[in-house]
Amino acid sequence: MTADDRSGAEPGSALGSAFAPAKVNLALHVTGRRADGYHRLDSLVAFAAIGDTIEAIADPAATEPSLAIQGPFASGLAIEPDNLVLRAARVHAAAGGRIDGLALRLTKRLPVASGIGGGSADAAATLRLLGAISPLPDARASELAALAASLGADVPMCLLSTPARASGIGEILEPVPGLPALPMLLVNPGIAVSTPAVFKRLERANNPALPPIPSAFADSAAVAEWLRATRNDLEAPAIAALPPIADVIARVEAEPGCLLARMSGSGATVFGLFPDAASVDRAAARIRADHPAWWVVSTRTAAS
Ligand SMILES: C[C@](O)(CO)[C@H](O)COP(=O)(O)OP(=O)(O)OC[C@H]1O[C@@H](n2ccc(N)nc2=O)[C@H](O)[C@@H]1O
Ligand SMILES: Nc1ncnc2c1ncn2[C@@H]1O[C@H](COP(=O)(O)OP(=O)(O)OP(=O)(O)O)[C@@H](O)[C@H]1O
Repeated sequence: MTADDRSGAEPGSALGSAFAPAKVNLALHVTGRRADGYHRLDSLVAFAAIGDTIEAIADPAATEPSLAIQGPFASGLAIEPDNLVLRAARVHAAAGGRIDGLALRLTKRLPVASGIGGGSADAAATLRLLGAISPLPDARASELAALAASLGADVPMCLLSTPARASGIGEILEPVPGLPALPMLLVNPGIAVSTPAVFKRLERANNPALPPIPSAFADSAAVAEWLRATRNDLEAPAIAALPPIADVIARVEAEPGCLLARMSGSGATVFGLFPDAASVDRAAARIRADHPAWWVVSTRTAAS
């Protein structure tokens, strides 16, 4: 359906939907600090098969979109104008797109403020969805990446949602062609972490860049081997703020078959790489049994 025939849509009918996959920082080096306080990063990111969903529903009388939130983590978010879904809709409108005649529905499956970019993924998915329903004028479409960056440092990478090396403050993106699908365990102990608070605790901002990324990897073991020469520089400051993160990393690392366990983003979600889906499933079942309050997901990241 295009913008022009939307006014004839049956109220409540589906106009489209977009998936907002979780972002995983496989490696995250902090390489400097800009004068404005933002940090320079060098990060390898991949995107998981688990994520939020944004749906657009016809609401012919609406002059601007309303937002409804459902799903397992809906209670973690208030419906307020600064929700990243609504902020993204306003950005779409500011770039010349239409946002009247529809309501938005977010299914929140990713824990809030958890280092896997849930809010950024939602913003990027909203921009993709609205761009499909009501395309931006050609002259403005090229501004989309800059507009996305205005919503958050992680939004441009989430707009791409394919394996990438991110530099600058996260907005300079280079596709990484050789990354295989990675069987992955995601574990969050149910503690939200504030990204600025973690950056504030960082002791050293000028760390070395990532080593060169190979053009191909045989399998997840090869990826894990390369990752061992890299770090997440935000892990130590996040653990200083929230010591239980270290226990989660140790718990995932102790699972049979775990190739590498590390925190993503500014935490507190920890990912574990495994050789195959069966070993991720077994690890997930054991950790769930021991820690029923933790969020434990068996998933995989998409290949390049
Ligand atoms: C840590 C990462 O998740 C890695 O992918 C991102 O850099 C954070 O991305 P994000 O959550 O979209 O971040 P923003 O909402 O833009 O910024 C939140 C806060 O984090 C800090 N921040 C963020 C990104 C960056 N490159 N340097 C920073 O110092 C700043 O204090 C900023 O005010
Ligand atoms: N749709 C949304 N989903 C999640 N958080 C949102 C949303 N809209 C606004 N926010 C706010 O954004 C903040 C950060 O949320 P987000 O889930 O993107 O963080 P994160 O997972 O730590 O991301 P990152 O990996 O970028 O550090 C939260 O404190 C939340 O209140």
